Amino acid sequence: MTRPCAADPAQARPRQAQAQALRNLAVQALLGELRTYPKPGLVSLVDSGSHRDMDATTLVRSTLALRRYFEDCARVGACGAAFDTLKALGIAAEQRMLRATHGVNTHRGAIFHLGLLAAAAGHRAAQHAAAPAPSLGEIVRRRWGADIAAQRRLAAIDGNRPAALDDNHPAAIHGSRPTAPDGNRPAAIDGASAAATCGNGAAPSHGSRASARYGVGGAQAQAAAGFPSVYRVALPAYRAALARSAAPNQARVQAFFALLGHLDDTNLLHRGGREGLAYARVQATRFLADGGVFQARWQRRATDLHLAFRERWLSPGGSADLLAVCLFVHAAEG
Ligand SMILES: CC(C)(COP(=O)(O)OP(=O)(O)OC[C@H]1O[C@@H](n2cnc3c(N)ncnc32)[C@H](O[C@H]2O[C@H](COP(=O)(O)OP(=O)(O)OP(=O)(O)O)[C@@H](O)[C@H]2O)[C@@H]1O)[C@@H](O)C(=O)NCCC(=O)NCCS
Ligand SMILES: Nc1ncnc2[nH]cnc12
Repeated sequence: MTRPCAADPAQARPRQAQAQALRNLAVQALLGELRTYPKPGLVSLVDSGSHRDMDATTLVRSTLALRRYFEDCARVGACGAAFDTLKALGIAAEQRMLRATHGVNTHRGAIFHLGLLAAAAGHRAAQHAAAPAPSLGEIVRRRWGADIAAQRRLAAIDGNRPAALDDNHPAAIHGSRPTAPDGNRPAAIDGASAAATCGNGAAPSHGSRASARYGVGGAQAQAAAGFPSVYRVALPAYRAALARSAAPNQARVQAFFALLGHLDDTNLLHRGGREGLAYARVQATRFLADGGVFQARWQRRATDLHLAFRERWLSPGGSADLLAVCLFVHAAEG
């Protein structure tokens, strides 16, 4: 059982140190994602990919503005925080991000994912110090999965009519809807029924619109299910590459391509529709099938793909966020 933090002052100092350590891991994960190159369509230290509104400086500013948020999540997670507490911190963090970036959405998905995982890590440190602990993703699923699913259902009730039911929508015209791959849609959440608002009256985000329109799970589905794409796809690719003595950037690129080949990335759907998502998946799958970062001239090939994504104005922001999640989980779980 979680003890109320106020009743346990002896724990205050170690918990603060723990929260600061987790904050640092979250910041390093975001900066590690930013440093990773080539990652098709995305911002890095080399260029801004398919973005006119942000560059590396914008992403660094955003990351620094989130430091306190990650620490707070870890701290309240150690005290058994409810989802509403995390959500309030998340909304405030989104506002800080927007102030730091002059209104550009740099890290909305990362705020959601890494906030939950920092809270899970805080909880794990407080509860499972000696025993074999569940994974951080499993803690997120068990503690907050139902609330995340409920938030998503609420959005469906509040929201606009899903565009997949709109007569003008391609899915209605062609009578088909893409199927989410295994692991990107938990049983508790039916992406197809999701509507395009946040459930709080806020304007629908690009991601939630795309989720509703194309019937895919998106960020909330990932989190509610305990991040299956990270545990089953990204982490194995990352760890296998490290074990084959890939350099850190090489291993991150391999994990990134594994995500790109698999994820229902709502940013790709928003920018490129179903064709954009399919194009990204096929290219990533071919890259990996040809040896990924272990093939000859892998950098040239990945850079060519980066340029091709730029030409098509595609930006896989969801894969970027989950790469950061992969780096965080790897560092925090050891
Ligand atoms: C509940 C929230 C998570 C809101 O989610 P939302 O309803 O917006 O929809 P999602 O598609 O689920 O995506 C949120 C962001 O997560 C990233 N993402 C996308 N696909 C996936 C996926 N399959 N799995 C995991 N994560 C995914 C993605 O974030 C990145 O892209 C962002 C850039 O996006 P955007 O500005 O829309 O796109 P651009 O192309 O750049 O725009 P233009 O240039 O064309 O104009 C960037 O931020 C990356 O992080 C998705 O965007 C959540 O917001 C939440 O709960 N927040 C906590 C606070 C809260 O509860 N608020 C109330 C909300 S209900
Ligand atoms: N490197 C990146 N480029 C574009 N959008 C992002 N969202 C999160 N990381 C990103």
